[in-house]
Amino acid sequence: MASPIKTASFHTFPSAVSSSSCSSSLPSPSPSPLFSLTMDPIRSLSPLSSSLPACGLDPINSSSAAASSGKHSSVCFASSKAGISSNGSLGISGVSNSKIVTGDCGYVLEDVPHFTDYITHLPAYPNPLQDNPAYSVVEQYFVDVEDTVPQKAIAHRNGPRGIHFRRAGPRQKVYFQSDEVQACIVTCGGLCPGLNTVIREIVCGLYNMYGVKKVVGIDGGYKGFYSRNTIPLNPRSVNDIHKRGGTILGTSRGGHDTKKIVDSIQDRGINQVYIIGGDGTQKGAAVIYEEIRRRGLKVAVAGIPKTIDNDIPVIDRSFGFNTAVEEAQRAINAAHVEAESIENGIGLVKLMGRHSGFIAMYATLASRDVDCCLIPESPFYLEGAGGLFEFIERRLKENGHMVIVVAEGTGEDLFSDSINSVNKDASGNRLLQDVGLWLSQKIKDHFSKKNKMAINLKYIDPTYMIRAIPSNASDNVYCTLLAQSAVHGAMAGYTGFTVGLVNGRHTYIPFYRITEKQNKVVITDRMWARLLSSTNQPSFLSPKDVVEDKKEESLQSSEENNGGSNGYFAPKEISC
Ligand SMILES: Nc1ncnc2c1ncn2[C@@H]1O[C@H](COP(=O)(O)OP(=O)(O)O)[C@@H](O)[C@H]1O
Ligand SMILES: O=P(O)(O)OC[C@H]1O[C@](O)(COP(=O)(O)O)[C@@H](O)[C@@H]1O
Ligand SMILES: [Mg+2]
Repeated sequence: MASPIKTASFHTFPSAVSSSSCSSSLPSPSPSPLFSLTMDPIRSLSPLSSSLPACGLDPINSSSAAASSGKHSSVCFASSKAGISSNGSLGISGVSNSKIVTGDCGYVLEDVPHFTDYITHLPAYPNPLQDNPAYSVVEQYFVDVEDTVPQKAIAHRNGPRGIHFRRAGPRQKVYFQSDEVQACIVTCGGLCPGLNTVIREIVCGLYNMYGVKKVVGIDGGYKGFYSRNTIPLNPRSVNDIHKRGGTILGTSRGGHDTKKIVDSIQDRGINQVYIIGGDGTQKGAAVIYEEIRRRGLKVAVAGIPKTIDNDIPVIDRSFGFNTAVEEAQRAINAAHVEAESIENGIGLVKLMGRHSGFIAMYATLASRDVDCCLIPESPFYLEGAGGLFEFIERRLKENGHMVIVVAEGTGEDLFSDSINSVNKDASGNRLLQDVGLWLSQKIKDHFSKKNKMAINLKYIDPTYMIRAIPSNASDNVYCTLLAQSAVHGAMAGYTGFTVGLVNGRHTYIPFYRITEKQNKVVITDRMWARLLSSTNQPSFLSPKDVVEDKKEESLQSSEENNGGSNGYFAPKEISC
């Protein structure tokens, strides 16, 4: 058994981090009649529900955390899966819940699950970091359990405090002893710069911060759990992998068989699962967590969101995105050089972005050489007044050349044959036609058929070259912090969470929050307006398109204010 817990000094961070109460002075802890625990009907029917802790901000000290605030606060468990199963020896309830904690002034915490939600009498240990020389000089060793991060950085004077997420970082208590941990790491979905850095830092974080020696990689994505041998990982074997693109573990699409995966986790004695992947992978991680919880296992499931498309919501940006935008500059530069060297030269560059045009938008803004950026979120048309052909003709007459950037999922409504296409990849993602080739041909046909002007079009498709490179310096740092956050969270007994940067702070986000929708460019937002004013391209929008986009945007923002589609709390009257 480890040594007694040292006392850590806590500081409050007034910036982007808040605690659950409006008041910063904490009255002396006493059972507060103002604190209430709300349970959903399914859960309250459970014969085991009485064994569940009243879950406030601190899963370890739940009731005292809420009581000590001295303010009205309530916790709502909202069941996301009906049905109860139990394992008598551990005293487990197998129902997964979203944990919504409400506080004063419209404060909402969308909390992440913790082992203590479904396993009773679980021992906790002092965090070994307290004896780590690297941390001994840190004034605040551990994250205050009441620290949470607001989803929205902008606040109105009388508005609700809104949705918050739990702040990531090391906790005073951990729920694993170092020699008990058997961790595994898996990478799934498409490649993305930074995958190897995340793998490296999970391994090194576990070894160096927590003294964990048993870490393995799963070979080739989800299916590797049940069809391949594991790959042993240690700081020496991962030492320089961050300098390479791709993933040393391999990846795949499809092959997610929840039962087989969890059987394999159980058979191998794995108790920490680190899952690196995009929206599909995180959905897979959510069901793995559900099954683990249903079986009552003390196995932490932590997601690290990966997407070069930046299509995961809530988080500020995904790792690898920054690198992708930077690398895209090389292709745009080449397109520009080619285009300006020849009469009526057009450089057309296709960038990734299945449903979200973030890479195209940011690469365009960064470059300043782009005359027109086309993304899936912004409908456009080719022919007639205000159309793309008219704009190309005008720009060529003005400048003698132009550069067009198109995101891969753009203009799908214009491809007549792909609308009926049902071709899908192994994960069920619809396979897209090559918009770059299609658009090149359309432009060439238009200018040759009508004998308008001779154009010289060069099409560049750098998509796989962009995502196969190692991450840049900024993404490397970001990957390191994401990996360390995941390790701290799992060691602290949190599970069913994804790590992510929210308003510049590292947080733990419940799976449902990042899988419920995709992050998309909002074309009625200022960022898209900035792009339009930078390129001086037409918006290609009809008034009807603008109305529809605004409707969607206001629906999104009202969902967010009400706790998302899984939210159970709509703060209407704000009184502090
Ligand atoms: N809804 C889902 N439920 C369970 N697993 C899923 C789901 N969607 C995708 N997956 C699994 O996640 C993995 C990666 O998904 P994919 O969509 O290819 O990439 P990404 O995670 O990058 O979006 C695949 O192994 C796939 O089977
Ligand atoms: O050819 P692949 O490997 O299926 O990947 C293509 C897809 O991968 C992406 O880069 C990223 O997609 P995921 O995040 O789903 O992995 C998409 O932009 C692109 O459509
Ligand atoms: Mg995806």
